[in-house]
Amino acid sequence: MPRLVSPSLLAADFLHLEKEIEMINKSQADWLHLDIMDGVFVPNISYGIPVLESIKPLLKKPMDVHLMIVDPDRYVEVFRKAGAEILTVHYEACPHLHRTIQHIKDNGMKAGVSLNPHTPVSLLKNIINDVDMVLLMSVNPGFGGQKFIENTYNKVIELRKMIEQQGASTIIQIDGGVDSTNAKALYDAGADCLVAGSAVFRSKDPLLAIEGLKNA
Ligand SMILES: O=C(CO)[C@@H](O)[C@H](O)COP(=O)(O)O
Ligand SMILES: [Co+2]
Repeated sequence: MPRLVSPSLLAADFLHLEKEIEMINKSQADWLHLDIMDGVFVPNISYGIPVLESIKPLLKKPMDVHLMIVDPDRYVEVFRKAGAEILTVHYEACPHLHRTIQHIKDNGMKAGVSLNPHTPVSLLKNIINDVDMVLLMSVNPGFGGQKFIENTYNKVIELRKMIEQQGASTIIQIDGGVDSTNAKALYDAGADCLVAGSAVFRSKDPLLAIEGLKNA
């Protein structure tokens, strides 16, 4: 199983974004996680298209874009043009999830589906083979720096079982409150990719923090 790390830019120093991107390029990070929040689906507004467009020419790693917005279908082409390689939408925001996933794939991106902490993994059983990645939220979406929800381990184990039973190749990503204290247990439970904001960008040595998560 791959062990991927996707640092979340939400916790970065926005006054010195160029330096932060150079750090990511030098690091063992596999992707860069970009949190797009609309103030409607989640009670916070983050950053948007101009930030992604500014980063894209500098960044040497794939853009892993996490859409926390209502009606994400309207923005699939926009995020492809802004440089997204992986585009994740929320289950709770997509009444026609199968269509949305096809829409993302038709635009040449990997399609991810995210579940809020209260949304059961079992709801994905009829669509798991179509999904490139499932993002399990391990905090309530909207903010960085929150406490990891322990029930996430049960969800990882259940999802891993579903993926194996159906012979799918879906990647499991965990997002929220991930740090050096829970990274190994998450990989052991069956996670493939860890997102970490505060644990990377607020650390004294972000390069070492990324290395630590990668080799947990
Ligand atoms: O999607 C989100 C929050 O909604 C995340 O990607 C956070 O940005 C992770 O931040 P930390 O919990 O790692 O500080
Ligand atoms: Co995120």
